[in-house]
Amino acid sequence: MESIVRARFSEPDPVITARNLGKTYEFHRQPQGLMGAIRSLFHRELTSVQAVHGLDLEVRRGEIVGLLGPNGAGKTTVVKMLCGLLEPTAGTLSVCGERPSDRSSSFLSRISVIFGQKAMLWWDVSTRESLRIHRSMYGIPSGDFSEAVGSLGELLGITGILDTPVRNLSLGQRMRCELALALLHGPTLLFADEPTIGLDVEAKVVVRNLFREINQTFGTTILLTSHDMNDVEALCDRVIVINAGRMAFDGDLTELRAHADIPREVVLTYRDAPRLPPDVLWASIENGARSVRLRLGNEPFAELVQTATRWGDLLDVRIVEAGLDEVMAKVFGDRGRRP
Ligand SMILES: Nc1ncnc2c1ncn2[C@@H]1O[C@H](COP(=O)(O)OP(=O)(O)OP(=O)(O)O)[C@@H](O)[C@H]1O
Repeated sequence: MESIVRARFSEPDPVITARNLGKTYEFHRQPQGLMGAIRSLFHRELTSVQAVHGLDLEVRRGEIVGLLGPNGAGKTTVVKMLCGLLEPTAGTLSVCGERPSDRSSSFLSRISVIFGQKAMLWWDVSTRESLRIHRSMYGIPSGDFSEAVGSLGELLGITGILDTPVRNLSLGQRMRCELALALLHGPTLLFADEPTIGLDVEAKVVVRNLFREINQTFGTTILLTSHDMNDVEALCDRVIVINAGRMAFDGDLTELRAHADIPREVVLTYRDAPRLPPDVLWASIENGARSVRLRLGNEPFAELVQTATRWGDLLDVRIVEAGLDEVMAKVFGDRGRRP
């Protein structure tokens, strides 16, 4: 893998640059009823959907970026343009220094895509066989291939299952083998689309840790699309939120929380039940009567703690951030839904 890792650091930075990116789909509307079908033989109605509008984005080398948005926001369309599967209808796009839609062999050898919902491994053969087929597709020399299979086998913990037919693997094992296939040719940029979908909680944690390790070990840039906010929270340094085809937010999770403007809460734990003054407007009592949960207002935090010490023997103060699911629900609201 040595040569692959070295090559990665020669990638342009930013790895992805999009300016005013747009995609409009055009298609013929399916007419309703028999008369409609007959009419469509003579006249077909062309309809268009503007899936992505004026999107500017940059992803820097080695980042893990989450691409988020509600259903129909345009995430898949963006990813397909970045991989070169779809040609943009507006704007300019550079990925790994190339125009993705040219699908040059040097471009294809530097990217990879992993889908949680779609297997890339051949179902009836072993992972090792799928890796061999990939090896010939990418023209990987035999020495590099053996070295890569050895290191990926160890990193992903799949050495013992490389010769098992894929159909006999559990979903969690299959995902690890899918990762080996996606990484075999040493991509510098990995697109991961819902990589933990359908996995149990334990397997999700394993897959998340593997993504983190791949990023740290090989410096691979990762663009993650996921509806699982735990994936995003565990992995992403930065999130890009698109809504109805437009950029809605670009920043880190702390900024996203601030953008959602959901009041933070504080949990105060006392040795015994505290004596709350009647003017405490919002408090929920937890843990018997020893913990009090308050919504943080605009008052300085130090002042609140000082006041809280007067209510009883204060043992602990803990700030509670809103969950990312709650944040996203607030950011999207109904505005996120397409008509
Ligand atoms: N091939 C297509 N032809 C016509 N319209 C399409 C096509 N693919 C997507 N669209 C439309 O483009 C818009 C964006 O779809 P896209 O699949 O990119 O969203 P998404 O954010 O990936 O959604 P989801 O989270 O549900 O997968 C939607 O209105 C969708 O109906």
